Amino acid sequence: MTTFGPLEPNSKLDVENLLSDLENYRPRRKGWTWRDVPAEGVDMGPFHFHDMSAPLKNSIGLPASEYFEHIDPQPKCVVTTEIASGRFEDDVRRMRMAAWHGADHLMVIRTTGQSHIDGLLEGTPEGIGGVPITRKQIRASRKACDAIEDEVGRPINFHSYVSGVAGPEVAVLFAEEGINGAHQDPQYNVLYRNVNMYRSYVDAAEAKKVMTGAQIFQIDGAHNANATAKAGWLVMPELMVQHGINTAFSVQVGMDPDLIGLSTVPPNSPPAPKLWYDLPYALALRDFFSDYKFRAQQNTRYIEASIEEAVRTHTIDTMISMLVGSDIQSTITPDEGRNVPWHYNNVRGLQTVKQTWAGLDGINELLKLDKDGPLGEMAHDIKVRSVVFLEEAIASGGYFAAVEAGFFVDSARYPERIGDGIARAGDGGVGAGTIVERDEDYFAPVSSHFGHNTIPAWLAEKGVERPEDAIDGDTLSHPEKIVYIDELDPSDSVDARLEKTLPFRKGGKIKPEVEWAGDGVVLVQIFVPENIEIAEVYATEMAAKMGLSDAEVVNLEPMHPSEGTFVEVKGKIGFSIDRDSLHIPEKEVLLPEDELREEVKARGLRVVAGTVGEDEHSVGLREILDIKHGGIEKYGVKYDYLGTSVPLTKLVDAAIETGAQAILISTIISHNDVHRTMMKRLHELTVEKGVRDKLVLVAGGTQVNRDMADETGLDATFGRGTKGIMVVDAMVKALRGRE
Ligand SMILES: Cc1ncc(COP(=O)(O)O)c(/C=N/CCC[C@H](N)C(=O)O)c1O
Repeated sequence: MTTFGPLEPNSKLDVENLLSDLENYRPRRKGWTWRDVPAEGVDMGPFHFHDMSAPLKNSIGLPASEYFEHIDPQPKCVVTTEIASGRFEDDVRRMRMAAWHGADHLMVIRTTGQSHIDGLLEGTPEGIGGVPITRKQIRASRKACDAIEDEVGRPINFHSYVSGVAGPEVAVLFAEEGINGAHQDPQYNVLYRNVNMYRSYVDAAEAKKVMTGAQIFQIDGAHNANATAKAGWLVMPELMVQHGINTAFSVQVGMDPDLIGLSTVPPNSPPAPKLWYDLPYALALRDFFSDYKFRAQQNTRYIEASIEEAVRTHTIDTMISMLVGSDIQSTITPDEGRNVPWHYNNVRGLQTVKQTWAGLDGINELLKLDKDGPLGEMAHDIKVRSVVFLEEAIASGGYFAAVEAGFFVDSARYPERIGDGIARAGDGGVGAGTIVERDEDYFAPVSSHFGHNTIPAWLAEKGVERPEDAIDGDTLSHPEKIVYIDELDPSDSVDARLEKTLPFRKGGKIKPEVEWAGDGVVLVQIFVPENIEIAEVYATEMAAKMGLSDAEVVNLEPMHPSEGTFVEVKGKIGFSIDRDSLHIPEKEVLLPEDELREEVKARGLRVVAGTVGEDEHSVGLREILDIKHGGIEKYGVKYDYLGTSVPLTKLVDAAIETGAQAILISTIISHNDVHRTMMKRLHELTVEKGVRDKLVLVAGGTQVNRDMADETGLDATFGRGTKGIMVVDAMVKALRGRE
């Protein structure tokens, strides 16, 4: 068996290496893994957390984690991200990024319409809106996940979808290849893919049996009703019924309740009073289905093109998940409302969950839901409506009759009815009339098979006890029996695609990307002081003039009907830059804060500071000095500030009088290079006064950069974005350098 990895954080995932010898790849385990959640909570940095799981070995924390010893608390629930750019070879890199940002459940959406393909796809053709789920794609992805889980230090659940006319075959493929989770809900076939209802349930029984054998965690499809109904928030009673139908059917087939996940979608979104719908629904669901697992979704129904709006809604969704308890928290990328998700938006979705979970950690220790008030009444109301809905469906002749009567996905709030439900004919849909009754003596030499499977007497006499023993085991117990088929179409294959993207992956050619190597897509955000119609046309024109091809406005938000519009326009750049042609400045590694503070104190570090020449700018220097925004005062440095337009001689004299060890000058004006002149003059002046070796000389300004120190004879020079700690670090290092 081939091994891939270990992955090195400073080396990119080598896709060609990943793809080698897939024929002999075997999944390292079968079945679902939950997070390791210490009962006593988790201590990280200066804090104690209540709702967290064990930390990762490698990860990237939230941007603000730098202020908190870089802690990266991990929610106690499994966290999902959905990835499927159409090219699995690019998705595996995004999976690695997602895992570093806290995902341990990677759902790969299938290519559009794969539900209608009545067999298994082979090879790795490029997908649309998702990837073609094939054996080769699964092996490459699972093999990548093996190495990625070792790199971050936590198991990863790899997930796909069992639906459509090839459902059972797909389930067997998943069981053979170690898929860890899958959507499986026959109602999805019936309502959204118009697969014949009887065929769908027969197939679902088989698929669920196979999934159970491989301990694949199941997610149902109730969320689709919310996404499909005209008023998603009105179909809550139906959502409960749909959960009930799939759950009861799964139990009938023999699924383990711990592997039955209800896909709880938050039905509403702002500007609606979201909590008055989502919270009672979430509570009602947990009351009715307490024996099962909950996979909390985030709202995907009311996401528009605004990334920020989606993030705010998903923050509320995550808070609700915490209030009522969720075993899995799925993330919906905030850009799902405007484009096929991009790399960094998967990460943004994950950050929303991590930030909310950390920010609201232990919320149930501090807040209690008042179930005696309207919340309890509304939850009860949803439960009553859902029971009546189910009773009426039964009274109408049962599930299939109810589907034919258009019971499902009717946008009204049951029992009101609009009549826009999705009706399906029992003898219609894809696969109608394709069910063949099994004979009494039906026998198939396979395991995990639903329904009667009679071992023939002549085999039983030979000691065959399990059907698969008749052939010395099937592919589920003997993976060496799996027939691995590589690419069928050399032109539409991963090798053909990798050839094209090689320059941008291994050739040192840099291009930005959002989903595929070298796709060159960039996003420009602008404010156009015109109304929305003019702004949209202007933005496309502007992008073209910037040299962006395929420019497309992806978001328009009016700031005022006539004063102006916020516009986001995406487009492609046509050039790449050689990595070797870039001059990468040495990264200044700052001394640890505590060490700086101790040394400043030990030296009694004192400075004089001022804006020099005819320059009245004071803000920048004050930011560097004052404690408020992390100025040098925060690290114990004492300073005498001489104000603005200070003569250099006055600064030098003041430093001598006060016994300061350093002079800090700010020089913003740069006409005729006056800033360079002032810096050089400061150095010369201290030399003339014979105090150069006693004083550290530092300059800063908007037109100043780090390289100017050598040129002007100063010890350190700083430009935009400088922080106080950087100046303290430079002074301490300069003083050390003189000992
Ligand atoms: C119950 C079920 N079966 C099959 C499929 C996939 O079916 P096809 O291969 O596209 O025909 C789906 C898809 N759901 C939408 C995306 C997942 C969503 N964003 C989620 O997080 O749950 C499904 O819900």
